[in-house]
Amino acid sequence: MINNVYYKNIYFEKGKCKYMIKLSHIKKVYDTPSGSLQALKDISLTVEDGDIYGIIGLSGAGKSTLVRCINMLERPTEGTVEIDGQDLTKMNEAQLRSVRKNIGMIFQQFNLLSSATVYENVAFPLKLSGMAKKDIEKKVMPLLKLVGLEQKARQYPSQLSGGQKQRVGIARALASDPSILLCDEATSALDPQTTQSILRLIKKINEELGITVVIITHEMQVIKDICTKVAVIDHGVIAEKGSVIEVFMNPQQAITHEFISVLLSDELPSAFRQQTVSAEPVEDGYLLLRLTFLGESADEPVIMQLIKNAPNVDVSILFGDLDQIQTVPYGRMIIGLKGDAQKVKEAEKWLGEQDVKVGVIGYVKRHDAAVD
Ligand SMILES: Nc1ncnc2c1ncn2[C@@H]1O[C@H](COP(=O)(O)OP(=O)(O)OP(=O)(O)O)[C@@H](O)[C@H]1O
Repeated sequence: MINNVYYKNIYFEKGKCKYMIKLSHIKKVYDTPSGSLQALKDISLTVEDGDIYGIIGLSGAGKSTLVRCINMLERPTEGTVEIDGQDLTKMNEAQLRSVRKNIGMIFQQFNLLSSATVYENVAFPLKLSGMAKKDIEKKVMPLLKLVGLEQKARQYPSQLSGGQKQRVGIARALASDPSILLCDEATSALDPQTTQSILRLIKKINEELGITVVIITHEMQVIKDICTKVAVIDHGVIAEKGSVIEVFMNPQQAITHEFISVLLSDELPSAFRQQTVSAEPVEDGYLLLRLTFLGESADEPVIMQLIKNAPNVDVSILFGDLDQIQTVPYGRMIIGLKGDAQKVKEAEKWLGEQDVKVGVIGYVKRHDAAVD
């Protein structure tokens, strides 16, 4: 396999460290003409070996500053950055240059040399490090093969599509055998289909080469598609972090809800929209519940069982959708329960005992004049 020959890890022996990247109490203050600006305020997070760690936030939240602190392109004002147990904040520039070989980075705008061919772009960091020409060739061609560009070696960036340019960026980032790949909005300039193909490539690199990946993005779709863990950053602080599945199933903060809701088109039928929602039963109204199923429970016939268990309650499915978080099935549904208030309560209780997450929207009266 290609990584046995060309991806020998020079800095890190697996199994020796419990973590790959550990940021502790990072603060970053920029001096600006209008005064000092605190871009990061006490950020702590740990990225473990093999993670694909997503950092999501709105524009200006501090994502780029944070990712640039990981490889010390930005020096934090306070706090420590440990990679494989080494504290980068204590290093001088020469030491940092050496450690940075262990950290590849790709960018939104690809940052390729326009006057160099694809081959020369990937060879560039190797040339700089003084590698012999024949060794460079041995390294560059397998990398181009890995990213699917071996036929484009002699072309220039201007002759490539956006996705192909990012593939060159990835091959170049991998040239120094990194253990870590930092991706700063790497798919933001790409269309959705190309984004998918680049994300698949990043996942392959993570899985086959064992490279730990940190992805900075403002798109929850990217997090959902490939990340194992996520941190939501807001105004320079981490609002929420955890496994992607946990955060999707149980978002705690309003900003996380907002990011997730962009992906979820779980709108109520028009008959229920703009109706007053009450916490207490309303006469002739429905109790609306939001159900979330994960993993195997997504396949289970919970609704059929509910109908059997609560024969006197009308069950209406108002919205349903089956998706995946990476390979885990993830189902969402909005249902309306109508009937005797006590029976409806019992049906809700029964659902709460099943392998499904139940969120109560409230009691709503159907607006019969509406057309669905
Ligand atoms: N070199 C700098 N000098 C001064 N202020 C900066 C500098 N870099 C970033 N900032 C400020 O720090 C804050 C965080 O910026 P940063 O680029 O890290 O955010 P971001 O989440 O990556 O945003 P975007 O998605 O728009 O790139 C912003 O208010 C920005 O204006």
